Amino acid sequence: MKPLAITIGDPAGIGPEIIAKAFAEQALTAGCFVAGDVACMRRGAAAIAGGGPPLPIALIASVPEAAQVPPRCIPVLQVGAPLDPLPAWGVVSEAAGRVAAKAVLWAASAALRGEIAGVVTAPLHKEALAAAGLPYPGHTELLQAEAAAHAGVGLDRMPVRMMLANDELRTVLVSIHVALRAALEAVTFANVRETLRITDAALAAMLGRRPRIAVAGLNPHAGEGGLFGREEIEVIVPAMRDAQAAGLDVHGPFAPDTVFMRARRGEFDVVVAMYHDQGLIPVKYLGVEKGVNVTLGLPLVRTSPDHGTAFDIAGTGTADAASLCAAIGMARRLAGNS
Ligand SMILES: NC(=O)c1ccc[n+]([C@@H]2O[C@H](COP(=O)([O-])OP(=O)(O)OC[C@H]3O[C@@H](n4cnc5c(N)ncnc54)[C@H](O)[C@@H]3O)[C@@H](O)[C@H]2O)c1
Ligand SMILES: N[C@H](C(=O)O)[C@H](O)COP(=O)(O)O
Repeated sequence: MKPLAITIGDPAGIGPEIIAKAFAEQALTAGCFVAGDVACMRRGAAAIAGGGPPLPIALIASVPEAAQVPPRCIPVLQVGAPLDPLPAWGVVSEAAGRVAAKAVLWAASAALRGEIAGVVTAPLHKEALAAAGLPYPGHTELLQAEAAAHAGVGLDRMPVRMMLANDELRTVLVSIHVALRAALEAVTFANVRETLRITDAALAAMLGRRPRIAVAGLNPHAGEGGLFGREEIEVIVPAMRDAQAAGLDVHGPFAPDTVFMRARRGEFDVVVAMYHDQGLIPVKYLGVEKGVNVTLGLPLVRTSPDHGTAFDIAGTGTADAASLCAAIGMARRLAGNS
């Protein structure tokens, strides 16, 4: 079994401490290692130790060494030069953004070369990522670009989508990190159709059967027959018809304010949402400790917690590691390593 890499995320955020908490669960993290910065991980482990002895950190020089590290010891691969001084907790900085970015770039490359089973990304801060000069709004776009470059194709040939999922609800987004005005423009026949295709393929692989896909409308009450907008009639329904003609089990478009409730009670396996907050609010509202972010369409396994860097509590040792633990479990299942 190949190891899973957990990228450190923004070292000024809760990433290092939730990773350390996850490593306290030996069965879950067996075969995992951290890609990032040793001193930042030591500080994260100390933050959760409550004054007692922190989990020890083992510096590894290569991926296979992760397997030789004893249980309850955190294997860390130093990516790039050691960070010194360490960034202040809870502050956006270019240095912290660089550490986070380097870890993800390293892990993406290792996964694309087939050296690791997949990548679990601890949260990074998007302003810090930008300050470090990375031209991507988040992990999803960065990983898409790396995968496209590895395959020698343009971004249009490497379409990816964000899924957030917990035990009760799954949602996949038509557009991700764009301004709301741009998100409205992104509701096109091609984008909706491609989202349905990616959702169907990914969920069929996960469930072992064709998923029942519900589609959320864009407008209040899914346009109410054209009274409150015509995107459903002119764009969304034609894309759905095209997908249905290809055999996909697609339903809707439904009123966005009730479709998630219907999916949660079991009517559908997944809801395709027209933009970021339409889809993510229902999942996060059920609890950020439950959700997992999965990038669909990539030629590598990538999962992440559904919360961010939580700068307001970073370094306090109080952050809940459950979403990261769920992301590790999901990555194992997706990689076939469970
Ligand atoms: N996977 C990722 O890399 C990822 C995911 C979401 C947000 N982000 C980024 O994180 C940064 C901060 O985002 P935000 O402030 O909007 O959201 P956030 O999720 O960081 O924080 C929102 C609230 O939830 C709390 N919270 C979050 N995770 C928690 C945990 N594990 N345990 C206890 N409480 C927790 C925080 O303390 C805060 O009060 C932004 O730059 C955002 O883009 C990254
Ligand atoms: N949109 C995600 C969320 O709100 O949870 C988050 O920004 C993470 O995005 P990436 O996985 O692209 O970093």
